[in-house]
Amino acid sequence: MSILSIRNLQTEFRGPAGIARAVDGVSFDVNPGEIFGIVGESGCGKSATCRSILRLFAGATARIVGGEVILEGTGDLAQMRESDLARVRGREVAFIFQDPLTALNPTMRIGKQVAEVIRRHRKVSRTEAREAALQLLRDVHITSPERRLDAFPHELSGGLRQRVVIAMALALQPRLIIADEPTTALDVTVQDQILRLLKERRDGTGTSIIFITHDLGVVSQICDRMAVMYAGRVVETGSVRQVLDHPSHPYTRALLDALPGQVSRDRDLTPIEGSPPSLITPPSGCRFAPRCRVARPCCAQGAAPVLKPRSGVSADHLDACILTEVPDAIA
Ligand SMILES: Nc1ncnc2c1ncn2[C@@H]1O[C@H](COP(=O)(O)OP(=O)(O)OP(=O)(O)O)[C@@H](O)[C@H]1O
Repeated sequence: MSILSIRNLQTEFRGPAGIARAVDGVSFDVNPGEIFGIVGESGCGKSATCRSILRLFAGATARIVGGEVILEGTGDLAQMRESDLARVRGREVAFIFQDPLTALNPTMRIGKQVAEVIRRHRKVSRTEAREAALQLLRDVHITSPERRLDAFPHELSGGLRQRVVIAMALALQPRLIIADEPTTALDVTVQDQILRLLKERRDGTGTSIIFITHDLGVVSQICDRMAVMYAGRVVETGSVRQVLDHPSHPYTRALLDALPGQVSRDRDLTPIEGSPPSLITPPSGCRFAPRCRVARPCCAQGAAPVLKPRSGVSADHLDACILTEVPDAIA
């Protein structure tokens, strides 16, 4: 049974130019102990999807307008009252943001910030919370943790700050961690260390992780299953090996072809022409059709295609390409 089941989720942002349906009918499941990757170009709705899970929207411009976010044993988070959802945040589902500075209070010492997360949800003394904070800093392999407890965020490197944010996310032993591009702002060596830390945590405790990234190399390194998003919709999903070794949607293929080296060594590097469509007035039919090298006239007609298993291939490898049923349409 999956720990999180998202069904037909729809989220809108209201702005001066109109209403953008940033998440438009997204469905996927996250299984216990799995790292689930969400990939896609900038603006395709990865963050909006994950922020919708906990309704972490800045300002009142965003709202969920349809669908379900079922957290196993807890219920539909999309329908939950704000006061109940506040108890789920951190305790059952924790969020790690791309920039650790946005998650940390610049004026408060690290030890106090980590301890406060614990004290907000558990009845423990200040001394117990500080001890627990110290242990959490050790768990995320921060060297000289006693000294770091009294440091301010600006006194730490970007990598150490992200470790502190991860320590805060782990503080209440959540069942699910959502990590929104947690390594993008870090250099490659530190990025690797943070990925190993998250994986180690999953291996040790069985915590499920949703990992948002635009980097297919990172997905290949850390994730078990994945979803590829384009213009507010999931266009392909399956195990990482199924999707990366046998991509079926032309958008996934295009992402792989645009990737230098590591994931698709046997392909020539080809950038994806054009840019993603407006989510205020998305094109009809397949939203990728205007940029797709194999599109046919039928692709740009009717409703957006839904996810379906590729015939003859594994039942849990799904894509939303109209042409996968047309023989030899996708070479
Ligand atoms: N605060 C906002 N106000 C208005 N529209 C927004 C806002 N945040 C997101 N959107 C809309 O939602 C779309 C998806 O944004 P989202 O941040 O989810 O994309 P993303 O795939 O996570 O991109 P990135 O990799 O750049 O973070 C945007 O293209 C934009 O139309």
